Amino acid sequence: MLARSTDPIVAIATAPGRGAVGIVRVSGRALGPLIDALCGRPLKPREATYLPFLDADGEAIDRGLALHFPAPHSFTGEDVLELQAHGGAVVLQLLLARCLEAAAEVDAPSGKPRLRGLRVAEPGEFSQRAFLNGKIDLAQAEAIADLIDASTEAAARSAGRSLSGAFSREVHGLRDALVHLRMLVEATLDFPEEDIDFLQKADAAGQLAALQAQLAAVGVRARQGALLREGIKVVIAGQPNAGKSSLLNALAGAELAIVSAVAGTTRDVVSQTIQIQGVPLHVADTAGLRDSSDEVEQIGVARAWGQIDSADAVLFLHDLTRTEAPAYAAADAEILRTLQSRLAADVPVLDVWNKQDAASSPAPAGGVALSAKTGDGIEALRQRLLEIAGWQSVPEGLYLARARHVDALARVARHLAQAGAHLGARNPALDLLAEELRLAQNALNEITGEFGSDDLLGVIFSRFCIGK
Ligand SMILES: Nc1nc2c(c(=O)[nH]1)N(C=O)[C@@H](CNc1ccc(C(=O)N[C@@H](CCC(=O)O)C(=O)O)cc1)CN2
Ligand SMILES: Nc1nc2c(ncn2[C@@H]2O[C@H](COP(=O)(O)OP(=O)(O)OP(=O)(O)O)[C@@H](O)[C@H]2O)c(=O)[nH]1
Repeated sequence: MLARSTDPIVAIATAPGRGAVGIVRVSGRALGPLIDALCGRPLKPREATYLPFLDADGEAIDRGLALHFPAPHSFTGEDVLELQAHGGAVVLQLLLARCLEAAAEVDAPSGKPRLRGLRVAEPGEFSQRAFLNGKIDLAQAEAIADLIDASTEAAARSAGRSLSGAFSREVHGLRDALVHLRMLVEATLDFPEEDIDFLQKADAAGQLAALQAQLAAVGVRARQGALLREGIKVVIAGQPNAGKSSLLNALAGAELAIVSAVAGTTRDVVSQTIQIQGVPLHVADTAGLRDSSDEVEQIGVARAWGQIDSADAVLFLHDLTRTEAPAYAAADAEILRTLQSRLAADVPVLDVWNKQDAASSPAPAGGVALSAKTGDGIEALRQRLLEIAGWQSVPEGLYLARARHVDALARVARHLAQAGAHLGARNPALDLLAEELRLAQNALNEITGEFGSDDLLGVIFSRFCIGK
């Protein structure tokens, strides 16, 4: 874990490799002396200045734009200095080294030690500072990473929405409603002379129901957002020669896996991430499942089962031209038994009947019939995969969420359900009700990274006249 610290930090902010422009970024307190040493003069706040970046001998390493964002009006909330130079790996390394050297000069006993120990930043440290200094909350900090990592347009757009605070605002809205409800309950607890009817009159149950509905709506969007970010893992399994590699290629629209009429061609796992309406599906083609005396094939089969064990969904592929052969059907039944015994109950297994083009008999009901060769039925399979992934398009636009958020929201829902049970009891145990609401708020606060339970008291005191 990244420890909290306030040392000045420096890093190359741009991607490694060649680029038109590259940026070295420094964050810390009181960067003035460092700026003097590097740029030879003070910089106007938030204004790009074209100047030479000086080495120790006063010679220019490069010419570029220098920018000073004085604290607190910067990305991190500290003083930030940016050197925007030419984007070569060596130039940027030289500038980085020069920053460290200049900081050491500023710190040297001969001069006044005004900038303590500039060091190279840990990954995520600039964003961590932005969070610690209250510039962004935890969900927004995560959105920065997600935006950078986004592999689809939909993921990038929804991460952008989270970064701008759309998700955090929803969470805050939930929190405000929850705080209001807690306030009612705690007041009833603190002032026993207040009738229990007080809760009823204030429609605590109605408020709770409204909160639960609001939470459910946020939950749906967060789950969709998490799906966009994380996708699901789909494993294609089946007997040799069923057409698993052909199916992967058809889904991916590229010749990734080797297709041949020789049964037992695929040995190693071939994985590819495909997108269906922006949802990433990590599809793995595996070795055909059968008993084999070939050592390499045995390893392949073991790997196939390994993949299946970690699947979110399994496509169980059958060769429709052979399903009527008793031995073939028996082997499929055997595979199905093993699948059922190994997979968790919530991992769907979809029957896919391949080689429809060459088959004389129709596919059994359920599942999807297709031809990996002609592409017939592939679109229907893609739609089924989206359903299996649980994708629902949400009209208002998504925010990118993470499994962590989805999990926290689910815990909030559980505590609210418990609270509802207490509230609905004939003689509500108010202390237990209050506790469930408190736990619900803690779970909610985990999302944005705030834990101030004192702010609840603040709200209570500000809204109730205690002296009365
Ligand atoms: N050159 C450059 N581009 C960049 C960044 C950067 O650090 N440097 N960013 C880094 O990730 C992102 C932009 N993030 C930023 C966030 C806040 C402030 C900032 O100056 N905030 C002040 C003033 C706000 C205002 O005027 O509205 C503040 O919060 O007080 C700057 C960049 C993307 N582009
Ligand atoms: N007619 C027809 N042939 C197909 C279809 N899909 C695959 N094949 C053929 O079936 C044979 C096996 O295909 P693969 O995709 O290599 O099968 P696999 O399941 O990956 O095979 P293993 O690697 O042995 O497990 C090849 O000759 C393919 O051309 C299809 O939809 N129709």
